[in-house]
Amino acid sequence: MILEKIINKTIEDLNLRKQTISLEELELKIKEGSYKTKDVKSFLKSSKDEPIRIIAEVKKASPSKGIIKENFDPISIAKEYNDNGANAISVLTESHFFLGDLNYLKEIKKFTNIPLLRKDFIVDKYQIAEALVYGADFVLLIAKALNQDELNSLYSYARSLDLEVLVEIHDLEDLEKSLKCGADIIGINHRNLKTFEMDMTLCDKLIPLIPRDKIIVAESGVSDIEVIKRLHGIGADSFLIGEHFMRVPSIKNELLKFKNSWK
Ligand SMILES: O=P(O)(O)OC[C@@H](O)[C@@H](O)c1c[nH]c2ccccc12
Repeated sequence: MILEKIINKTIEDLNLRKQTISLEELELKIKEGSYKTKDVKSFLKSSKDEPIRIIAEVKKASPSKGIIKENFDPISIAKEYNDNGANAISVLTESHFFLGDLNYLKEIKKFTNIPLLRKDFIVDKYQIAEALVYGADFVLLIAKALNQDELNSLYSYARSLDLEVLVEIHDLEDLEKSLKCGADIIGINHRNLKTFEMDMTLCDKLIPLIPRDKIIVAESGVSDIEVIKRLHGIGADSFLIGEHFMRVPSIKNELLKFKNSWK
């Protein structure tokens, strides 16, 4: 199963990185440094002035699509996002299946003024401490990849470092887990990470079950202004979009079009 495969590889890599710098050393670095995170919720919550919020993803490849972008330049893509109204940037840092890199975070941090998401398969506190050190403002926790205790403990660890958390769900069981851990930002992933199947009706089923004070992010397979309008209409605040931006001739035009789609 692909999710398990990715997680096994993630743990293997993690153990190697821990030999270079330990969690204790990372935590010391955090204590002695100044790692200030942005107020992520204010960037992601729909408002009257700015109803549609976009989390734009820097994404070279994926296990379901293979290489999405040849001549991938994460820096210039992130600049284009930052300069043209994206509300946050999702940086894939998983290196084997998505061809991401933790160093992209550090580089992108240097010139952006919107929050950065470390998008990875987080199963260990170590990755959360790393996220902060490399410049993330929030991290992804995937409910499907964690049991309740793991989710709770990773969630509170991230919060203790002032990192915000996007908890990703795909069904009712995940939703219950996310609410139990106290998530304020809930991402509904249209893509099933075990089968890669897409279900663009998932928000219709799950949003009515989510308390109104939560921030809702619609994730994956979003490429169409009509879909954005519809999902915004039923309560989605933010849209996490990767592949579509990687394939269009002008990211700027697409961002403008999507952000103004409510008008
Ligand atoms: O490229 P898309 O279909 O617009 O999807 C972006 C994002 O939702 C997707 O990359 C994603 C959502 N959840 C994940 C978890 C791990 C890796 C990747 C993801």
